[in-house]
Parts: sequence; C-alpha cells; structure tokens
Amino acid sequence: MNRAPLTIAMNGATGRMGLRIIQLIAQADDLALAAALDRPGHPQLGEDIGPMAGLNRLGVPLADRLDGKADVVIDFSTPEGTSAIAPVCADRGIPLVVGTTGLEPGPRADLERLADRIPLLIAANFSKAVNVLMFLVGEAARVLGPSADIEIVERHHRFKKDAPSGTALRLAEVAASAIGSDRFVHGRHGLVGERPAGEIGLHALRTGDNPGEHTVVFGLMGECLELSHRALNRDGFARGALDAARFLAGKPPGRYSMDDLLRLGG
Ligand SMILES: NC(=O)C1=CN([C@@H]2O[C@H](COP(=O)(O)OP(=O)(O)OC[C@H]3O[C@@H](n4cnc5c(N)ncnc54)[C@H](OP(=O)(O)O)[C@@H]3O)[C@@H](O)[C@H]2O)C=CC1
Ligand SMILES: O=C(O)C1=N[C@H](C(=O)O)C[C@H](O)C1
Repeated sequence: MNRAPLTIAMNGATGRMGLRIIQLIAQADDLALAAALDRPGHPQLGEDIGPMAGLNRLGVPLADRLDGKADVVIDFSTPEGTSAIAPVCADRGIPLVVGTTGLEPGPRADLERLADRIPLLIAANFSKAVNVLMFLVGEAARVLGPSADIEIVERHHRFKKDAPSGTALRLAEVAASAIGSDRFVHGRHGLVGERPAGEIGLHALRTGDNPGEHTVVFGLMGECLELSHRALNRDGFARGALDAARFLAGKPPGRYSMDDLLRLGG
C-alpha cells in the first residue's frame, strides 16, 4: 500500500541548504514540498520555488509565513528566522527540525522550551559522519584526559555568518564534558603565556566556497592524534535533515537528537 508522502515546509528556502533540500525532496518518492518560506521582504516572494532550485515549476510559491498545512518544518535560516518560525510550529503542533546555528543562549533556551509542545530536533550538524566524529571525539577525550591539548580547527566558506561553527562549538562541548573542563579559548594573539592544561582552543578559518571541515587535534608529548571530517558538498547535511524529518513525524512532543536517530552512544 502506498503511503501519502510526508509534507515538508522549508524555512530559509532560497538559501544554500534550503535549495539543496528542496532538490532532494523533489527526488524522493516519500516526500513532498508543502511550503517554501523565507524572510519578509524577500524580492522573490510569490514566485514559484521550483525554478529557483533549478527544477520545473512545483506549484509552491515563496512565502514569508506558513499558511497551509505541513507534516514537518525544516529550518536552515538565521537565528531570527528560527525564532520566528518556532512558535508558529508550537502553536500548530508541527514537528520542527532546526539546523540553523549561531543562536544566542536566550533564544536557544526559548526554542528548547517548545519541546514541551512539539517534537523538536536541533543539530549543529546533520551529517552522519560528523555525528560519528562527535562520538569518537568524546571517546578520545575520555581516554586521553586533560593531559592532551585539545584544539579544534574549522574551515568554512566566506559567506558563513557565525564563528566558530555550531559544529566546532558542539565538538568543544563534547570534549569539555569528557575531560571536566569549561575553558574555551577562541584563537590566540599576543603574549598569551604557556598553554594551561584543560584549555580547549577553537579556530575559525573562512576561505572561498568550502562547505565545511572540522579537525580536532589531541596534542600529547611526543605524539598527536587528529580526528577530521571534510564535507565535499552539502548533501550529507541535507540528507541528514530529511532523515531527521522522517524520524520526527508522528513522535510525541519532546527533545530528540541525531544520537537518537543514528543510535549513537548506546
Ligand atoms: N546543521 C547543519 O547540518 C548545517 C547548518 N547550517 C546552518 O544553516 C544556516 C543556513 O545556512 P545556509 O543555507 O548556508 O545560509 P544561507 O544564507 O544561504 O541561507 C539562509 C536563508 O535564510 C533566509 N532568511 C533570512 N532571514 C530569514 C527569516 N527571518 N525567515 C526565514 N528565512 C530567512 C536567507 O534569506 P536572505 O539571504 O535573503 O537573507 C537565506 O535564504 C546557517 O546557520 C548555517 O550555519 C548549514 C549547513 C549545515
Ligand atoms: O554554515 C555552514 O555552511 C555550516 N554550518 C554548520 C555549522 O555551523 O556547524 C554545519 C556545517 O559545518 C556547515
């Protein structure tokens, strides 16, 4: 028996992630695009999103609010965009997948509270391999302990607005909780003195059209371990977000994670 496709509203539809996700929805038998949302004042509001994504017309006009129905909302926009769409999802009982990074602690806490009302999955990175990297970093930090100097280097395209990346921050949190430290240092400059144990360094590079690279360095005396992930394009993020939407549909309200989806960590 053929099931009705899962309908998805894409917030941040004309962005790099939004357009790729819309292309992948168009290729998937089990998914359909319900709405394409972007910011108020966007110059293409009212135009069909299909040609913007290099596709035929889809009959879905770009809009700045969610009027019709959707089974799941996927958000890759800006912190303002996330904060605008999230209460709409909560009021209408629509599960929400959030990939947007750079939310300040206040808006982030407001967002997380909505999990009392809807299924919510927030991930700094939807790539399967990056989530395995996070797991491995936790294990390496736990075994090597604070005697290893942990430094995180990330590289992204010149258009990225937030730094360090959400993924780098999450990797730092994972390592910090494994070694029992919360001392993050963002770059170094000047006469900073010897490196204290337990510090976690974060370094953000911005070059060209790089879709995203993360390396975690564990430096010891006489040896060094490096764990790295390199995105070759945005498909890992986009496919992971669509899997998250499939996973959330039909779930009770609550906070879900990529660890739940990928069954990482036991
Ligand atoms: N979790 C993950 O796996 C990944 C997360 N990301 C994150 O996703 C976000 C988007 O990335 P990317 O697609 O590269 O960025 P883009 O800038 O290409 O896309 C963002 C889109 O959101 C739109 N937008 C701006 N304000 C609003 C609003 N108020 N409501 C709705 N839409 C709005 C922008 O419109 P306009 O340009 O006209 O302002 C743009 O179309 C970033 O935070 C990025 O860090 C990215 C990749 C993977
Ligand atoms: O802005 C991007 O491009 C990306 N952002 C995410 C982040 O901030 O970690 C994930 C990915 O690295 C691509």
